[in-house]
Amino acid sequence: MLNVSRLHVSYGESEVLHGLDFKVAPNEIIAIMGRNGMGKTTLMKSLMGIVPTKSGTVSVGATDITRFKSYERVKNGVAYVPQGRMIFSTMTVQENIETGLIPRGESRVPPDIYELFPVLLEMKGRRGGNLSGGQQQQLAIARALATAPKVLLLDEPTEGIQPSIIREMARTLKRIRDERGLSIVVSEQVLSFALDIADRVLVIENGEIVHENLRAEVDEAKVARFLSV
Ligand SMILES: Nc1ncnc2c1ncn2[C@@H]1O[C@H](COP(=O)(O)OP(=O)(O)OP(=O)(O)O)[C@@H](O)[C@H]1O
Repeated sequence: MLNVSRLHVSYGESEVLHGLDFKVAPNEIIAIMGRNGMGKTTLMKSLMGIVPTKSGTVSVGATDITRFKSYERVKNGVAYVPQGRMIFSTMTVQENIETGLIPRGESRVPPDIYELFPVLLEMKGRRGGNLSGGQQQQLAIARALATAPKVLLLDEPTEGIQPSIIREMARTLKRIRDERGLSIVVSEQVLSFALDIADRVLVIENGEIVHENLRAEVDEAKVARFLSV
């Protein structure tokens, strides 16, 4: 579904991603792991068209989206849950989700979104800024799902979230994969969460993929070494 080939990304003269290659199948979750500053957020932003691609290609299904602007990527099935969630704090929960419906020309929040996140239905009239961190994370995922994506990108979704909510998020993401057949890319530093949800684990270091394994074959100690400072 998502196909990234020889992706190079730079900020001005300084190249940060040095030719990444990976594919994500429908119904697959991959975790991109790496320490701070290794390029995870840059990868997410470049897949979303927020940071320009220097060279290489990104495609979704048969469509090459490398030169697409962010809104065109959304229309072609890419959705993004940014680091820090970035929900609209003065808008209500429902209004936040509705922003995800705009690209499709829809106005009604599909009931299956509230079914995935019942707490958001209870709180649909509350301002986003008044939600807890875990609820805001659910809202950011709901808003992304409202665009009816084929590919869902999540940048460090566990950051600032308490352990019990992290386990619930893992269950929900696996349910989303299974029920909707999505390709999900999660950037992460928390190994236990990545091992819980991922079908495949990739490690990024200094803008290159230095390690890759199927979940069943992951050498936990080896991946942990990549993550330790
Ligand atoms: N706007 C920018 N301009 C210049 N350099 C940047 C910019 N944003 C990030 N970088 C650099 O790119 C490299 C990768 O940063 P990036 O934020 O992608 O890493 P990360 O793995 O997501 O880290 P974190 O976990 O802290 O978000 C770092 O060296 C960083 O300093």
